Amino acid sequence: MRLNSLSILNYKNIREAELVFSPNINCFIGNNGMGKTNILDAIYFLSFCKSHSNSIDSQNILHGAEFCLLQGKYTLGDQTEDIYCGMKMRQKKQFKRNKKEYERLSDHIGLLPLVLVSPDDSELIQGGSEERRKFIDGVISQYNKTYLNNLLQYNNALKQRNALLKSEKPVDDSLLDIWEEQMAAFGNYIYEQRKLFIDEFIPVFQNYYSYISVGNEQISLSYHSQHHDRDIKTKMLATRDRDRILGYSTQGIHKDDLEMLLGDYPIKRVGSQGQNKTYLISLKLAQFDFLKRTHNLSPLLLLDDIFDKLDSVRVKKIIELVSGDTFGQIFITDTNREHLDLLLLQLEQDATIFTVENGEISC
Ligand SMILES: Nc1ncnc2c1ncn2[C@@H]1O[C@H](COP(=O)(O)OP(=O)(O)OP(=O)(O)O)[C@@H](O)[C@H]1O
Repeated sequence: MRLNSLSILNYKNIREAELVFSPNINCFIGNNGMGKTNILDAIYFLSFCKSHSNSIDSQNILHGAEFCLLQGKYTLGDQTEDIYCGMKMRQKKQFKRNKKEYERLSDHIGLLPLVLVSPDDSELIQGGSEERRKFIDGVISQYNKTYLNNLLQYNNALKQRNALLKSEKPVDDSLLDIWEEQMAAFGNYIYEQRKLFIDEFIPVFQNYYSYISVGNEQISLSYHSQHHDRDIKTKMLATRDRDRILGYSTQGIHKDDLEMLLGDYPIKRVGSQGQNKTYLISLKLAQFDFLKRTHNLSPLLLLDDIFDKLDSVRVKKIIELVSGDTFGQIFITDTNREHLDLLLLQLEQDATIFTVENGEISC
């Protein structure tokens, strides 16, 4: 898969850009706050129908402008795909594939697989369990549409059950039964898919970590779910009275978590900054491998400021990895040329270098 060109109008601090990309490596160099991440975010937007860093669409329009446009021209196998996104202040965003507007944005998710490695990823380790569920859901949803639909239906059932639990009027048990049935049915599917995914994901993730860290550290992942021991319907029934007092649902796949370990301890507590960073990069590269296998094509790989906090051995290992032929088209940002020059030295293919200054991009 390849992004051949990208047009940007009024997206964040980028007023106007017409970018033509190398099918191999594309580097964006510039000082802090110049707009490098914003370019990656525009590419991310075209895959996921939303910004990675700001979920409020209107805030992604250039300050003072009334609208923004993004347009990407892709090659997918032997097909070309023209993806358009338009956003106007106070209006619903419009997404089109080959000039035809999507009825539901969820129909677009998964068409253009993409993996972003970003400094914000640290929330995956440091943040609450929701971040880790989002990671798992994000990967599975990119290759399994049924999963995404089940997740949406599960979340709707959960919302309805929570509304009943919070209700000040007496609630008939039969109403709770209805939503619990749905939570159990959709939740079971989600649980099974998460389990399958994590079992396959762990060895790939461990391989990357051990390659980058030169094999000195033991790491692992462990899936925690209330579904492991008893069926969830029985659990929800057993905790109904407590849930009524609390006003929310304490059982279900919305409580799942992925424990991240370094040795026998949570990496969150014991990992150094470099170890955390290596862990995150390995998670994302494993995600890349997974998507590549399930889609039978190479997702776009976006690497935002990945070398910060890593020692020279790890930097060298990552450069070896990305300059090989495991990954397809890569977009990489950095504030200086030092790492990128090292990367370019190793590369056998051609690369395009863009300089970014106050939202202006030159090649
Ligand atoms: N809607 C918007 N309109 C105008 N400018 C915006 C908007 N949203 C964000 N910005 C600006 O974009 C800039 C940040 O750009 P970006 O995050 O791409 O920087 P960067 O080059 O990646 O920097 P760093 O090296 O520090 O990561 C900030 O100056 C921010 O104020």
